[in-house]
Amino acid sequence: MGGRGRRKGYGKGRNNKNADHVNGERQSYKKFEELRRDNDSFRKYYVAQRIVEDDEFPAFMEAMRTVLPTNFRITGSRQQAIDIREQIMHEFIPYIKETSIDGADIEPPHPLEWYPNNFGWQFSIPRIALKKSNELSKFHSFLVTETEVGNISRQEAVSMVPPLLLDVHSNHYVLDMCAAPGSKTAQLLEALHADVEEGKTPAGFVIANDADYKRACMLVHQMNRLNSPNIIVTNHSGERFPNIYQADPHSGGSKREIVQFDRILCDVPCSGDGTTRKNVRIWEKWRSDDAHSLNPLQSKILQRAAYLLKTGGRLVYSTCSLNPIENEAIIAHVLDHFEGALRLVDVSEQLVALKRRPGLKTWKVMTRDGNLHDSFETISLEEGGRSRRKYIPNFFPLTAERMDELHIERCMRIYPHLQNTGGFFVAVLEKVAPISVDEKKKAAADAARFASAMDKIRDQHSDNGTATKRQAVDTDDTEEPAGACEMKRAKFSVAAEPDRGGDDDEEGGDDGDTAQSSKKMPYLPDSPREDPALSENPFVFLDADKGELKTILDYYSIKNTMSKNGFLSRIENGDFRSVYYVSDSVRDMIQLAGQRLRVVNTGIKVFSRNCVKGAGCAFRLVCEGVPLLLPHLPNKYVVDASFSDIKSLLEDINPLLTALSPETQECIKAVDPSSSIIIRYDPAKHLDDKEKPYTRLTAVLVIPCWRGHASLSVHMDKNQLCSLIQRVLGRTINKNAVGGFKLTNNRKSQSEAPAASSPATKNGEEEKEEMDGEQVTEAAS
Ligand SMILES: C[S@@+](CC[C@H](N)C(=O)[O-])C[C@H]1O[C@@H](n2cnc3c(N)ncnc32)[C@H](O)[C@@H]1O
Repeated sequence: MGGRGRRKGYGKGRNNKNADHVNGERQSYKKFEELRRDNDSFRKYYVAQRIVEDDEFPAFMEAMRTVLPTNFRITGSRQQAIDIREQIMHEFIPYIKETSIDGADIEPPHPLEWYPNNFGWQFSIPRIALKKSNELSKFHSFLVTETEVGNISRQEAVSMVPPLLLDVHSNHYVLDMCAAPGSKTAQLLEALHADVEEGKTPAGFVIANDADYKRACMLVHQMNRLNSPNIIVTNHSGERFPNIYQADPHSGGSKREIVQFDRILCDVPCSGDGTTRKNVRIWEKWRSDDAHSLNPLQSKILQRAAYLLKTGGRLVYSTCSLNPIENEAIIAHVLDHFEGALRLVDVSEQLVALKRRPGLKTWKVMTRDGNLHDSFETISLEEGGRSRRKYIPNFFPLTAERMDELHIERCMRIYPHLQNTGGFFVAVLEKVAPISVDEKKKAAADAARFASAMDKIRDQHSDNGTATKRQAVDTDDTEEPAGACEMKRAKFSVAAEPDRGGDDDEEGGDDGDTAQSSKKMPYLPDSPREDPALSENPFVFLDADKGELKTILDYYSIKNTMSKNGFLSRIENGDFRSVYYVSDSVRDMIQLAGQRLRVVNTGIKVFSRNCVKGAGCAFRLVCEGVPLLLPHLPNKYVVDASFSDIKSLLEDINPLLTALSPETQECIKAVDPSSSIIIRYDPAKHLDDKEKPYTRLTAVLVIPCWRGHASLSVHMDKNQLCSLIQRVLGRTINKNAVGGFKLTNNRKSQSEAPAASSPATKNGEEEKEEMDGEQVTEAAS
């Protein structure tokens, strides 16, 4: 596409009412390659901001136009993550080094030098090219499978920075204000679990919040991959995140204070103009007004976060925008507003290999007619007319002295040409004192200003319909999983702390930070909206000392090492199908919050009802819950097997017991037929095995199975099984092939084993009945 016709549409400010239409042609139908990767207004704006030196600007623009390389992160920090990293280094890198495309060598992936433990990676081949390449199909298939099971997260490099700088520890209460689709939440959860012994649950938790219900559902999908009982997914506008009260320990329980967080991430909705390398259409749609309409919301979210942060706590504010109006302007005015309660942290000694530039201390505001202004006062009434109302003093820098005092240079700007990444902005804040400005009047004035700013934004949105769409721009590669939004929001019927009535405004303790937070930041409940969860059955916490839960825990002899307070379920007609588990900290939080928190989901599924007649227990172990339960299960249910047994199990996911080694058979027979059982392989205990794993496996393998009368069936999700086969047997396998594979083997075992045919057939039926949608065998049938 030549630039002739299209240029007409660029930089036309308010006359260009619909950026989707240029020359009467709908731009959204333009092919990817045809899109012009430039924008005169963008160029003019950023040259004027002096975001880089003049002679560096061409390199910046050139990088902004090129397609991003493929980036990914190995998730977790445990042995399994190390195995995956070793597999990349010792298996895939040599293979890629040997590979060429059209006679040209390929530069293999390399670790991001600033990401700890070589868990962050960059591959110069763009994602689309990787997908299409026959030569690299093995590596692509590896990435896809490991991403599906949660061992790898496809995430833009710069998007990995904010969680690293948040410095999360296991005892922290963490709030991720704008969390969907959740790649940063995943990092926060990993950090929460990182310094906790395997099998133990951290004392802290992560609340992953998003204002958009459908996007919050994407977080549920992430959560299911991460297997943490320490997460709650909620659905609130960040700027109205509710106060949750707990007893104030200093008042002997007579007063309440607001629960505050040790760490808060505000990865706010933004115009996303740092993502042009991925979102090419930003070039044609870019307008400086996008930042103007987002600024008040971004500021409100950050202010709410500041209230909810503990004194001494840390907060990271980030955007994938380069616009100072969404970045330094927000930080400067919020710091100024809170008069010394917050400070910018100097992070120049952290992630030192990450190239960055300091925050801007001066910038200009562009009006719709393309003029640039240094101060609010210069937007004259004649020039702006009615539109002057659309510009607010908060878009502009504070005085030079104040910008110096606030150390705005400590903000971090990341540019694409520095290290082949997207563009990004990060500011790390610390709360050094309770927020103690006289907020009563200020909050009212703020609320009024905010309401009026939001009205203007709404007007603008109805004008052009662009900014709303862009709120969701983020830097990650995560895609919405099909059907994720079918996940329903949970309601809790837990007994909440006695409600003392009244508004949050009038409640709370009366000293320090918390009192101010509660009194001075009015809690504006989210406006009523259509509630997709109304038809859902409520979650209730189950009593471990009675009823069906007691029967389950007794059957599996769950040890007292496991806290029994965290089991919960959805009850329907007095009955339940699945049992979930949350950590004590999550349970406490949910109980404190009562109905205030719009919880979308929480916990890990640990037991699921089976329909097998004669089974010892009406509930089986669920795959995702096994790592959590494992340390608390007696040896009887955990059988240590040899590598050849593991191989038989993975090659034939429903082997006859007689196909396993006599020792393994013996241990399996200690458990009654028709029961869950776990097969474990610890490479460290089998160093002398003649038959070695294909790869240099070091992590303990844990395979949940169903013990039938004459056979054993793997109870794993198809993706997980593919990942395991890939890692343990070194075979790349299409997940649909797993089902076919199983079916063939089932038939074989039934027809070729006459002696066992009767029990095997019976067993086969039994298992078919028992397995639900998530199981491999159902996919086979
Ligand atoms: C930049 S994205 C967040 C990306 C996410 N942190 C990640 O790493 O995957 C911004 C998110 O903010 C959400 N959002 C928009 N307005 C919001 C608000 N008022 N409060 C909270 N979240 C909001 C959007 O739905 C979107 O999911």
